[in-house]
Amino acid sequence: MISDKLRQFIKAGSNPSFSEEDNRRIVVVNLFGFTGCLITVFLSLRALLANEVMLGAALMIASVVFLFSMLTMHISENVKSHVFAANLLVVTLMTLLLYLIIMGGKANTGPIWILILPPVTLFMSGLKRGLWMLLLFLLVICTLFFVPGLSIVEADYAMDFKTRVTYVFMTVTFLSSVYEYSRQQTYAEIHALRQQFEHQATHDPLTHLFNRRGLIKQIEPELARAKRQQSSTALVLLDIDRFKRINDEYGHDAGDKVLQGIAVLLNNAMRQQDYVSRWGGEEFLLVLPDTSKENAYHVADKLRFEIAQTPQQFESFTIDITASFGVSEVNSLVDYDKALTQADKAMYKAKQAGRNTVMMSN
Ligand SMILES: Nc1nc2c(ncn2[C@@H]2O[C@H](COP(=O)(O)OP(=O)(O)OP(=O)(O)O)[C@@H](O)[C@H]2O)c(=O)[nH]1
Repeated sequence: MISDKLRQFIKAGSNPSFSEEDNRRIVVVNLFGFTGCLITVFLSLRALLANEVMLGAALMIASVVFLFSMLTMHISENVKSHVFAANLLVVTLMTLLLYLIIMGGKANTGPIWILILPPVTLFMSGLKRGLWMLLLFLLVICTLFFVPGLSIVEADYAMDFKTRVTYVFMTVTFLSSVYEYSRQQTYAEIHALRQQFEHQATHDPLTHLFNRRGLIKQIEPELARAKRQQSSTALVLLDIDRFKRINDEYGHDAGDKVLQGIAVLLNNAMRQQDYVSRWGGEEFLLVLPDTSKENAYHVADKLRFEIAQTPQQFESFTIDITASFGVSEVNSLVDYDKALTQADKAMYKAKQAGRNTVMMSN
C-alpha cells in the first residue's frame, strides 16, 4: 500500500506517451527534488539555529527551487518544461555548491558536497550536456581554489584539501560518465530489441503484413473512433482458392511465393487508410474505415478480378490464382466479432458458389 503510494509519487507526471528517457528524467527529478528538498530544509534549519543566517537562507532558497522542479514534473505535461525543470535543478545545485565552496559551510567541509554533482548532472542533463556543464563547473572551482588572491573565497582551505577534492571530483565525473555512457548504450540496445520483438509479435514474417495481433492492435482505436462518429467499417475476408493444390503441384516454396505476391498486390491496391493483414494460412483480412459493405463489395470485386488477372510467377512456372471473398460491416448494430463471423460465413458461401466470387453478409 505504502510502496504503491511511493511509486505513484515518484512516477507522478510520467506518461506512457513520453519517451522512456523523458519518463526516466521525471522519476529522477522527483526523487532528487524530494530528497534534495528535505536535506536542504534540514541543513537550512540547522544553520539558522546556529545563527548562520546567510547559509540558512541559501539552503532554504535551494530547497524551494528543488520543490518547484519536482512540482513542475507533477503538474506540467510539457516535455520542454520538464527539461527546463531538470536543468534548473542542476544549475541551482551548482550555485549552492559554489556558495558552499566560497563560504566554507560547516567547519570548512562544504566543498565535499560537490561529489554529488557529477552523477546528478549526468542523470538529469544527459551525457553530452552534462559533461559540458561539469567541465564548466570544474573550471570555476579550479579558479576559486587555485587562483591566488581571489578575495571572494572567504573560507581558508589547506592546499592538500583543495587538490584532493578536485581530483576526487574529476574521478567521480569520469566514473559517472562511464556509467552514464554504458547505461545509454544498454538502453539503446534494449530499445532496438524491444522494437524488433514488437515487430515480430505483430507482423507475419512471410508477407510482412500485420498478423492477427498486429491488426487488432491497429484497428482498436479506429473502431472506437468509428463508434463515436457512428460511421461504418467494412471487413473483407479473402481466401485463396484451392491453395493446397498449389502446394501439392509446385511445392511449399511456390505456395509461399504466391502468398507474398498476393500480399504485395493487396497492399498496392488498397487505400492508405485501409489495413491489410494475413489472418491465417491462406486467408487475408482487410479493414476499410468509413466504408459501407456495399462499397466494400465493389472494392472486393475489383480485387477478385485483379488477382484472377495476375498469375503469380514461381521459377519457370506461371500459376493462375483466384480467391473467394466475404464482405461485412461493423456498425452501431454489429460489433467487430459479429462482423468477422459474418464475413467468414459470406466467404464460405463464396466458396460454395464455385469460388472466385464475392459474397456480402445479409
Ligand atoms: N506454402 C504455404 N502453405 C500454407 C501456408 N499456410 C497454410 N498453407 C497451406 O494452405 C492450404 C490450405 O488448404 P485448405 O484449407 O484445404 O484450402 P484450399 O486448398 O485453399 O481450398 P479452398 O479454401 O476450399 O479453396 C494447406 O495445404 C496449408 O498447408 C504457408 O504459410 N505457406
